[in-house]
Amino acid sequence: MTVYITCLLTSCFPSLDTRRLKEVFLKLGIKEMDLNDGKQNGSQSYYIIAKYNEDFLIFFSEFLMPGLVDTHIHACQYPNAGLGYDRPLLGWLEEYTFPLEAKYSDLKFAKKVYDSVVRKTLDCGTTTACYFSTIHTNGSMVLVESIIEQGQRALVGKVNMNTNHPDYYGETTESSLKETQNFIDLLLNKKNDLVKPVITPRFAITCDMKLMKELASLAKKYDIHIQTHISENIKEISFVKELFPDQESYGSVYDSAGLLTNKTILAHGVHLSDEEIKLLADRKSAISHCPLSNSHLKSGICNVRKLLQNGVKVGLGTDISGGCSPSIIQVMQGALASSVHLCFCCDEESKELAYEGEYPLALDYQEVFYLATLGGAEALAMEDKIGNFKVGKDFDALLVSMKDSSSPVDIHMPYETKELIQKFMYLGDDRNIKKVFVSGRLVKSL
Ligand SMILES: O=c1[nH]c(=O)c2nc[nH]c2[nH]1
Repeated sequence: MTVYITCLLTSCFPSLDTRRLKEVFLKLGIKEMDLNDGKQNGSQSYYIIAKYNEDFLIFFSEFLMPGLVDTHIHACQYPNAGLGYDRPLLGWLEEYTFPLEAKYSDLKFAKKVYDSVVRKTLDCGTTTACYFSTIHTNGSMVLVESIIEQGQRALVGKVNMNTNHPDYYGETTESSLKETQNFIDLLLNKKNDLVKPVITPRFAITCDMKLMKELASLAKKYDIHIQTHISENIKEISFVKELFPDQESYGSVYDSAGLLTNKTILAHGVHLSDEEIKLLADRKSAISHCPLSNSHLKSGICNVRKLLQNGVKVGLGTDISGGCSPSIIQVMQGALASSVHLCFCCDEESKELAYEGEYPLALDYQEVFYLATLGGAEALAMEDKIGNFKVGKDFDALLVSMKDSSSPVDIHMPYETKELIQKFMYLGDDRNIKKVFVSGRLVKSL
């Protein structure tokens, strides 16, 4: 596969001049290149267009890679990250999550949390995030402002919930629809290319069919994304069956409402049936795989291999605060580990194969790298803009470095490109991310 790379390299390496860059590229075997003096807005940056057969440019123990994509994160739950893992999903929502989310009518509190979650995710290399906020329109706009100020690419959803909610935190159908329309108008009026609204029915337990259908119509009217949760936990699935006895499955509840589109992201999908997997593939809807959350809330292990083999789009999600970490690097490590664990606890055939030393359900580091970048972009239907360095896409990129003593990865000898990537994926953390670019703008520099 040939990949084209376009980058503003001199802002990463100010000491390198064009001649020196050409030498470096030739040493790397990159022959076809076009170094033009891209003096954009008077700046001294150079555009490098090079042909290379991988998704990376490597400079000794540093490399540039596409930005990380977090396909599922509850920005408002960040204060609870690392807390409350003594209850499974439904109890956890009641005891820890809803009381926290109710606080976001306080805009000062909202600003404090939202500024910090956007800063933290950018520091961890998340150039694109698909956020849930809360039911509050003004609070959701505070999140939008933080994202715009700090320069992240994002989808932002005001949460909808009109049934089975606590008295202190919920909406009527009318207010839910009115406020969602209001939120869409406010956000679209910002005319910001990087931040867009996403329709956000929380899940089938807290939204009735009428609300879900109306929300699907709004998504259609504005041609915008939809996000929700599906089949995360066994008790959740039973409750959905009780609430919608005429529907064949959890998936068909959303399908009947018109919520399954090629711009729909469904978090978890841990316990999907074969029919539901086929339905999602047919609708081109995506699953956000959140392995850390699935462990902490004891939900189960998602069979990502099965989803991919059946043509379902998959990206990775931190799922703060079901997941404890705001870092997609840590989620990559979780995805690698949980796919291996699945080999030993899935069906009899997988177990037998695992005991023989074969692990077809295990994801390798290249597959997980894909899920965190281009896979995430596909899950968000943004693959024409982000996910790799193909010419014509926006320059969302990370400069990963293993040079300094602060790096959790020590480099003792020359490693091949693939080895450096593996080192970063298995051992790395946000200290390895020296620079973050979103659409060519430098948004983190260490
Ligand atoms: O992990 C989750 N986090 C949530 O906030 C939530 N709401 C419904 N289902 C959910 N799952």
